[in-house]
Amino acid sequence: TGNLWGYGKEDGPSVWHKNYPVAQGDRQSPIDIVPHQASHDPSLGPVVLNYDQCTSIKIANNGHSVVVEFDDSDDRSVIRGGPLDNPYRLKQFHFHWGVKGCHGSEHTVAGNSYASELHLVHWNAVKYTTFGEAATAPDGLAVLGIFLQHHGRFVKAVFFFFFFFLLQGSAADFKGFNPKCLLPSSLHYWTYLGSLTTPPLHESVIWIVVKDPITVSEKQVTCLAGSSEPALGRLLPASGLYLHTFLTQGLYTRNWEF
Ligand SMILES: COc1ccc(C[C@@]2(O)NC(=S)NC2=O)c(OC)c1
Ligand SMILES: [Zn+2]
Repeated sequence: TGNLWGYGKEDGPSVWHKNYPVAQGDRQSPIDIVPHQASHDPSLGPVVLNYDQCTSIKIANNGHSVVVEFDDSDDRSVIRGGPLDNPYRLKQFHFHWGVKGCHGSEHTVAGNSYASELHLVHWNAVKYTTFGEAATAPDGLAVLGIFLQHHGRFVKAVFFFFFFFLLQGSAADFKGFNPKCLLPSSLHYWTYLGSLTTPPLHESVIWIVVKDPITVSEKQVTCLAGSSEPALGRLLPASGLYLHTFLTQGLYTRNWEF
């Protein structure tokens, strides 16, 4: 397929509309969220996540991001409430990060960006029979966006190390990872009707962007990096495991400080 699109000068967001005209649509994401211009909707209840029977399967690098895939053959892992009329099934999560500096998030808040942004992708299995069908329907997908705070240089290096050495198109086992540990304690959110943030840019996403970012402490990373040091040579096949450990240890202990 060649490089239909990318983030360079010749194939980046400013020219995506040439191959994907919907890029000039009226519900395109990401957006800049301006908190004091957001209107409060009292009819919106809390967002509820049931990830306990989490069903992660594998981690893969699809050339644009690192994706953790889930088994979405039933309603074991769903999101409900908030702006959603019924439960949406967890399909995958992936991260967005910038290649330079700590401004990799896609959404911005009052013009400010975060180091990276996690997208937990869910689909409306009540109304649609496949993810692909839901991905083209106006109420087909619900994506929970979580901001990740500025990483230190070291943290970022480890993130890159874990994420990027997964050679493109490769995949590693990544079972039993519960993404609930990737969430801040409060799920106060903004919500709006938007789109996929990369081609095909379908306008099929009910966005739920969580206000509070999560942070990663250098301490957590140091301990992990130290533990994986001797295993560096073996890291390739065990990548999923180490990333799993990294994400789980740091997150479960909740010693998020920065
Ligand atoms: C055909 O279905 C697709 C295609 C691409 C993505 C990925 C992405 O474009 N969408 C968001 S959200 N972030 C992204 O990078 C997708 O994710 C739900 C679904
Ligand atoms: Zn995304």
